[in-house]
Amino acid sequence: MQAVKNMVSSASGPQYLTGNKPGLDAFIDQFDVFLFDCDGVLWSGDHLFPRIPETIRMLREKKKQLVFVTNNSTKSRSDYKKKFDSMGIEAYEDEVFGSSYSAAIYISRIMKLQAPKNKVFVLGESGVEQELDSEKVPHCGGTDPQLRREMMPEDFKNVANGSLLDDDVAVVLTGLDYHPSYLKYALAMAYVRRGAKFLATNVDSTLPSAGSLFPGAGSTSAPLITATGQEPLALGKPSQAMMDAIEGKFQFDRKKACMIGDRLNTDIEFGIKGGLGGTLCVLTGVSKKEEFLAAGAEVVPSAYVDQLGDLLG
Ligand SMILES: O=C(O)[C@H](O)[C@H](O)COP(=O)(O)O
Ligand SMILES: [Mg+2]
Repeated sequence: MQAVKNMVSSASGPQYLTGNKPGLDAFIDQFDVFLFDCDGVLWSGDHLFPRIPETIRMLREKKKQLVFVTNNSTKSRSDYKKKFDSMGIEAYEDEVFGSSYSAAIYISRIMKLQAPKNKVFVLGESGVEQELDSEKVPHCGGTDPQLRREMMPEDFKNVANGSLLDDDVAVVLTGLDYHPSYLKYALAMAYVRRGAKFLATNVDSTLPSAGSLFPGAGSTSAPLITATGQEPLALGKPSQAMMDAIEGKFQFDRKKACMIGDRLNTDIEFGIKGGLGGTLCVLTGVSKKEEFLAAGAEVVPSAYVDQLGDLLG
């Protein structure tokens, strides 16, 4: 990761807003648009944090534009709509912009691969496959049950002689994968060595869930990075390709927009690099306040709260 010195949102240091109603109202009133991270902000896995539906409703009543910007590629936009509904959060499929969608539109609208050499080998879950389908990008690997098995002696031969490989594969795309296997890594490595473009939905090292931390997308793609000696092009936060795509889709003034997140090196860096008017760090996920309150901290948000529900005052 490129080290950038002192990416600070505000000269006077981050404002602590929990319990400060006038400060909260003044902060919220500065912005017309809120970009919301999901894991570690709205929920931790299936655990919904306190007063989230009420907070979202409050912002909607203030006529704020809301966009849900998650790096979690295991779910598609329609999967997220179902999760929002199951948690009583008023949110719409069209407001979701995930890293799997970001990757799918990068491949279909930027790379513009020509058939037949336009297939993607996926190391990830169905969210990636669904978003590739939404952009009519052919794919293989991913949730294919045939790849969730032991590596057999003949597999080494068949990967090496190419009989197990698909000649139409032009891209290898990694995301958070709950079903990694040696066979999948072997196939992905063979494709990258044949010249396939190595992309990642995101490279977050950890996943906040059930109030704890688990291996993230970066951890499940790490074996391929080590094996190939290549770093993937990551299309999730803090990638500015994703910010440009979001601005293009939702049409907003960046100076009137605020990024809310729990992770400094994805969410807050994304907002600051994107030139947004503000960033808010929520302390219910990955990053701890000591990280950005420390002298010389690299990434510092404009403000922070203990939990998102504190925006209600
Ligand atoms: O490993 C991952 O993919 C990330 O931890 C997870 O996706 C984070 O999701 P977000 O906080 O961006 O919603
Ligand atoms: Mg998060």
